[in-house]
Amino acid sequence: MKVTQTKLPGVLLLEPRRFGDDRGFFSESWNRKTLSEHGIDTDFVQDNHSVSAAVNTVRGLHFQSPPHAQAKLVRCGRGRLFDVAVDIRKGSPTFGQWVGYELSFENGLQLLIPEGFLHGFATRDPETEIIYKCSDYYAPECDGAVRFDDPDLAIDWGLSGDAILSDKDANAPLMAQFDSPFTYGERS
Ligand SMILES: Cc1cn([C@H]2C[C@H](O)[C@@H](COP(=O)(O)OP(=O)(O)O[C@H]3O[C@H](C)C(=O)[C@H](O)[C@H]3O)O2)c(=O)[nH]c1=O
Repeated sequence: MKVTQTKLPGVLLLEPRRFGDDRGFFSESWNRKTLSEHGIDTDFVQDNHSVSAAVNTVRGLHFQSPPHAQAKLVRCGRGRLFDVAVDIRKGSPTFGQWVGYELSFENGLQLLIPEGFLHGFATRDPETEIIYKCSDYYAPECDGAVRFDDPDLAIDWGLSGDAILSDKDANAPLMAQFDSPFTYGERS
């Protein structure tokens, strides 16, 4: 397992080992002990899985507020996507900053996103599948969103056309209208 720090402390890029042979490959997509050896002891309780049929589908930017904030471990099961994390912890030195990485079936990369961050992705292939572990259960009453194209965030999604959005995402607030429930240095 290769673990790379990103410019947002706490957001990590992981590359599990792949064992290739004539049949294809084998990889441990998640191993608690392996992650713990890298200092990652997030307790995941729910796996999510979605497929987006069209290219340029954007899901996000989402979060769950405390007491059901979620850390996520994201991977791409099929196709390609651009995965984004945004720091929304008030008082954080990197508040409002984002990182994005292309995760694909081919590259096998994973993104670890702590609590206190927005998460979203844009698909780059048809029928792209995302699979991600969450550190708390779905709590719709704590569900929140920020516009993916917020001008203050200025995320470069690498879209090749208009974004395909859910109604929720199309009507999400901008950062300027949003009071984050997260504070840097506080357990959420
Ligand atoms: C997130 C979630 C949703 N649902 C139900 C609720 C809706 O009836 C349906 C679709 O939900 P939604 O449109 O919120 O799905 P996405 O737009 O893919 O949202 C996700 O996209 C971004 C990328 C995320 O990181 C979050 O996990 C999540 O917000 O699934 C559940 O039953 N359990 C869940 O954990």
